[in-house]
Amino acid sequence: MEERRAYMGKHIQIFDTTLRDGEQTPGVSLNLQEKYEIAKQLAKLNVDIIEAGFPIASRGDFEAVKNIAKNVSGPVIAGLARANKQDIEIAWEAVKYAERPRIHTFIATSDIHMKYKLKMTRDQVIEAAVNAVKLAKRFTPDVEFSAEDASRSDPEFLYRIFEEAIKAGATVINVPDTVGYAVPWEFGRLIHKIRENVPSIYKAIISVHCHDDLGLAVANSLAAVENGAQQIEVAVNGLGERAGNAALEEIVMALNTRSDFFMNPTRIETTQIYRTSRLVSALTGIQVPPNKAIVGANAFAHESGIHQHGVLEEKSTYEIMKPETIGVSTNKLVMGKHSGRHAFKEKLKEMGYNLSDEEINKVFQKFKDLADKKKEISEKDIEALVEEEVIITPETFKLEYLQATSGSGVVASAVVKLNKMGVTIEEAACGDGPVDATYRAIERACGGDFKLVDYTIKAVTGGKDALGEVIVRVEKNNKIQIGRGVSTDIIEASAKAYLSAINKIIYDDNPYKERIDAVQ
Ligand SMILES: CC(=O)SCCNC(=O)CCNC(=O)[C@H](O)C(C)(C)COP(=O)(O)OP(=O)(O)OC[C@H]1O[C@@H](n2cnc3c(N)ncnc32)[C@H](O)[C@@H]1OP(=O)(O)O
Ligand SMILES: CC(C)C(=O)C(=O)O
Ligand SMILES: [Mg+2]
Repeated sequence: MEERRAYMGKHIQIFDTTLRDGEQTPGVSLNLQEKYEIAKQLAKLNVDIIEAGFPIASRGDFEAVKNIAKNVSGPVIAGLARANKQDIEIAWEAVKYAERPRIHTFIATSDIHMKYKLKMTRDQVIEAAVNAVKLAKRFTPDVEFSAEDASRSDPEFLYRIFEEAIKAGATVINVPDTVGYAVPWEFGRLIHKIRENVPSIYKAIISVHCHDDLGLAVANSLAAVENGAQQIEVAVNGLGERAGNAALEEIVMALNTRSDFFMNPTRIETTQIYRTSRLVSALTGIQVPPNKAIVGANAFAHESGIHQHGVLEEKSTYEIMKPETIGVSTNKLVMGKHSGRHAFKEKLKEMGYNLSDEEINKVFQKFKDLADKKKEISEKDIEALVEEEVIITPETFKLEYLQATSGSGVVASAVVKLNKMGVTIEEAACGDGPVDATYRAIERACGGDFKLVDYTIKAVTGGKDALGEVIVRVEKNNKIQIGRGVSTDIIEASAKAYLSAINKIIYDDNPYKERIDAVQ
């Protein structure tokens, strides 16, 4: 208790790694524009640090980090680097434009990693870490050092390398449970021991980075907070390598809901949590399971009679958090065909969107089109429309016309007309069902060798006239892009999703892309 009191009042820093470790989720690949959209939303969420990427990993990663550093203000912008000169110099070239740049350098400290992967002795690893921190420090005062696989490292060696890293200038010491092996009591004790055994630790912030291989990432992070960790590394929706990282929304809401127990608050704007989760899910194509804590569709649903009765009498019988706290509105004001621009604008504002007039006009037009097909428009529908509008994909091919025919005992067929820079291309095809026929016709019209890797469809709301949301993964030359489409017609939603993935592939292959970005 005494110890906990010592940390009272200091806020817990939320280090978001959705754009770096989160992007290491198998099957996820975000382009420059998508990373920028997520980074802007993370700034609205008020995270303390955005780890924008690993600049040495690819030209695309470098450009994305640089773009975020230049254009996103508020949070510290960090770039990851191995403990070597080239990684650190390139990370700096990318993050140096930020108001507050951070270089995050790492090297593994467990015997397994040092022997088999790095093929380095303990002394060599210490030397590399110290040189890396010193070099990074020449560029920026804000340097984070991570001991990869810390939870499986010899604690005595960890104390030694952390002490040396701090003496070399590290301001944040990160303790990763890289393979999600730790259990909470053990991990908490490790943080406690680091505080006791690293003499210079008072000069640095202790951070933790937990993976979810045993489903313990959040529990381990909270155990670390209990023992003095002041920064938690997280990813939205728990994305990340293998089973993922500690989920941002779970950590934040645990600290927020149990503020009677955890005495340190975060600075997160919790009403932006739900929107951030939706955006990340739409752009990564990784759906949030309905039973996911905080942001899952069922997180605030009460199914059984006894629970419903309790909630009707008094919400706190079964609700420990209010949906409004994470930005899920319970306001039932529905919009429809006769709603005007003012009411729509007001609704968007109330839902927490901050759109330009041009964006509002575009979404309003889509809203009116939808209102012609659907009687009542819910907030979920509006969210889907906003996401479709705000997530811009450069459109080489635009869908002009689609007709698909199917039925029992008939061969499905489709006709599509695509507009490519003012020229209409028309193609038809037969297929195994209307979606297959449509996709074959689109492939013919686009003239590419595209492979559909994954297709999912879900209804945005209930009812027969619900918006259908289709998410696809499309591959060409070993590169995968995600596409998303929404429409009350699921064949049209499927076509839009396929085309958006194809457009991204074409954009990605375009050697003049940087010029196009500059013009846009
Ligand atoms: C725990 C984590 O999440 S770490 C981050 C993981 N993220 C990524 O790997 C991002 C994607 N990776 C990549 O694009 C590539 O792996 C790159 C560009 C980073 C490196 O590519 P390559 O130079 O071809 O090396 P490759 O990936 O095959 O091997 C890694 C090399 O880095 C070394 N290395 C690994 N970690 C470190 C470190 N922290 N510090 C210094 N060297 C390291 C390895 O020993 C190996 O060295 P070697 O080439 O001399 O044998
Ligand atoms: C780079 C480090 C912090 C990492 O992602 C890990 O160890 O899991
Ligand atoms: Mg990690």
